[in-house]
Order: sequence, then structure tokens, then C-alpha cells
Amino acid sequence: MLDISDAALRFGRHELWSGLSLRVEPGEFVAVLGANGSGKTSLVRAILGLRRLSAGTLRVTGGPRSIGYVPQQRRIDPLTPLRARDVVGQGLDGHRWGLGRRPGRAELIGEALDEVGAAGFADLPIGLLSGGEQQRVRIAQALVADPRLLLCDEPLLSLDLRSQQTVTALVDRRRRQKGTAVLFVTHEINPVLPYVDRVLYLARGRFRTGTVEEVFTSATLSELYDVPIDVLRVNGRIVVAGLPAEAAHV
Ligand SMILES: Nc1ncnc2c1ncn2[C@@H]1O[C@H](COP(=O)(O)OP(=O)(O)OP(=O)(O)O)[C@@H](O)[C@H]1O
Repeated sequence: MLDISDAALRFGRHELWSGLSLRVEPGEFVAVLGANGSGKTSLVRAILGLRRLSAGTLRVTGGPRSIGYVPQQRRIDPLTPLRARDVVGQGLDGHRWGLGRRPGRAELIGEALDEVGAAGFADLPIGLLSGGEQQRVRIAQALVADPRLLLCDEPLLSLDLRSQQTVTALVDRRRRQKGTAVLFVTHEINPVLPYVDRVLYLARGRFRTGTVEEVFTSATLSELYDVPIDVLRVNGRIVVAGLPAEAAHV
């Protein structure tokens, strides 16, 4: 679904990453991790076609229209005059406000709301919903057009543990049922640990790709950050000790 080859991204003299190659197959769940400023969002923007690579190639099967996108979580103005249902509808027809709407639109929106467990608040103004509820609506918006590739940019930020589990399980179900490829940017590996096939870890202009077992080792992270780092497994969770300040939350 996604094929990135020998890609680089630079802003002036500042190189975020280079030599980056990544293929994401249908139904695969790839997590993208890295410190603040390591270039995760910039990678998402490049895949969306909003930022040009400085070098290399990037191909999305079906083009940008086959991508579903869950943007970084931010609070929505309580006065926003849209119902949750309208926000999901924008995933089908953008912001065209009723022009060129497709037949069966209402049913598709209803199904997407049902799938994320948001039918109960479909007709409430989006700005009045809780953070977790708004996030479910954003996911319904990203899924309603049945994308081949789902890009999620930190969809778990500021969600409580239960909402994190709901969101990750939803994404996992869709990729299993429909073969949607998933690229999931996250600060924390543990909430996605049960689902992840592979990891792309960005740090200080370098990166590693591989399974969680391959990337989350003391040797690999110590080499990426150039300081001694310990990766421990505690009751099925991954605990990383010794990360530099900019990555202390990863
Ligand atoms: N248009 C731009 N011009 C110059 N620098 C930019 C531009 N966009 C992003 N950057 C810089 O590129 C770096 C990577 O930004 P990006 O948002 O991709 O990081 P990130 O890994 O998503 O970080 P975070 O975890 O904080 O969201 C940052 O240092 C940022 O300041």
C-alpha cells in the first residue's frame, strides 16, 4: 500500500532523516515512534502529499484519495456548529456542503458511527463531546470512505487508558476485517504492543525498522541515541530507562 524508497527530508540544513525505506503491506500495522522533533508528523505530511521529499520516492497505491487520516488530537471549539455525524460526512465529501453527495451517504455515515460506538452521540455538537468521544468520531471520519491506508498521527494523546484501548482495538479490527494498512504514530509503544507488526523508530536523524523485538532492545536504542539505554520487559510491558531528555516520554 505504501512504498517509500531511499527518502530524505530536510528543512534548510536540518536533515530530519535520509535513506529511509519502508513498505507497508495491506493489513499490516506499523507503529512510528521517536522523540519530539524527530520527524514523525513530517513523514505523515509527506505521505499525504502535503510535503515534498528532499530525495527518494514515495508511492501510495491508489494515490492520496485512498488514504484515511486521523490528525493529531486537539480540542475542538465547543461552539463548532457541526454534529458528530457531519464531521464523519466530511470524510466522504470533504467540505463541499451538500454538493455532489454520493447515494447511500447517510447509511455509510451511520455504519461508520456504529463501528466506533459513536451512534449514541451522532447528533450532538462535536465540540461538546469528550476527548475520547471526539477521537472516535475522527476515526469514523477517516474510515468512512473505506481507505486502503490509514494514517494516524498520535491518536492516543490525552486519552485515558480505556479510550486508548478502544481506539487501538478499533484500528486493529478494521485492518483485520478489510486489509487496511495502518501507519500509527505514537509516543508510547505499550498501548499498541498487542497489534504491532513492525516499528519505525526515528531518532536524531537516524532510524531503525523491524519487529518490536528487534527494535526495542538495549543495543538498538543505545546505538540510535548514542547513550546507554536499558530496555526491560515487566509484566508484558516495555520499560525503557536512560532515554535522553528529548525522548524521555517515548
Ligand atoms: N516547514 C518547516 N520548516 C522548517 N522546519 C520545520 C518545518 N516543519 C517542521 N519543521 C521542523 O522539523 C522537525 C520535525 O518536526 P515534526 O513535527 O515532523 O516532528 P515530530 O516527530 O512529529 O515531533 P512531535 O513528537 O513533537 O510532534 C522539528 O524540529 C520542526 O521544527
